Amino acid sequence: MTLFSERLYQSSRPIWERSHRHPFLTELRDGTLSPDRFIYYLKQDYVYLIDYAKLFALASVKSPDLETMHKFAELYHSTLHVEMELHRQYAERFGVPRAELERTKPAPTTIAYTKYMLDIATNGSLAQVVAALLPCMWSYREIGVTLAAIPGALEHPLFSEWILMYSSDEFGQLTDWCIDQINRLADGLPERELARLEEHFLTTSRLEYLFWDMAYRLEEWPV
Ligand SMILES: Cc1ncc(CO)c(N)n1
Repeated sequence: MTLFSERLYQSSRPIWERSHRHPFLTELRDGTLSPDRFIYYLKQDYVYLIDYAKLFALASVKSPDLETMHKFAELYHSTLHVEMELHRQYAERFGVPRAELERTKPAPTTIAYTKYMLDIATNGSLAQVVAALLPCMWSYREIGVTLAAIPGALEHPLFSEWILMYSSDEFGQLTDWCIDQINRLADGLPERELARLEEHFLTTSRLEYLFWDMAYRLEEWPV
């Protein structure tokens, strides 16, 4: 029997491939991404992560046992203290005050992405929450590991810390744990429910793509 995560991985491939080829990431890889676009991304990602962290808190509450509760609490903590610390340090380097980071007004795509996931986390099962939050971690690990393997990428004066974070063993292990969770939670579910999980995974994979695109376009409300 193939693992459910393998099914998710295969069905989202065309979307993830488009993200890998997006100019935001190819220019980040080549070191030519304009600082404007990176700062825009950092600010939107900061407010994105505030909501994303809440998914782990809600997943912790929905956990069936103490060990799972602990692990989601660890993910909650590391999002707030490790991942968001990276953003705070980058902001400092770019002269963006911490208060300004936190006050960032979410752009339309940020709202669509975070509120979609929070709706699932409020109303759905633990399996649904994990299916929705997984493309975020899993695609970033894939991007981080791919970029870290490119000669010179880790010497880049601006982007090396970003690549290091998402290619790190620590981030990779947390990602693997979440992949393992979706396989456990999907085990024995009827096809109707599996299809629903897959739909959430595909939707947030598309929202990941849109997030890169939003930052590249410096998205603003049109009116
Ligand atoms: C939009 C987005 N997706 C994934 C991650 C990785 O946690 C992130 N920081 N931001």
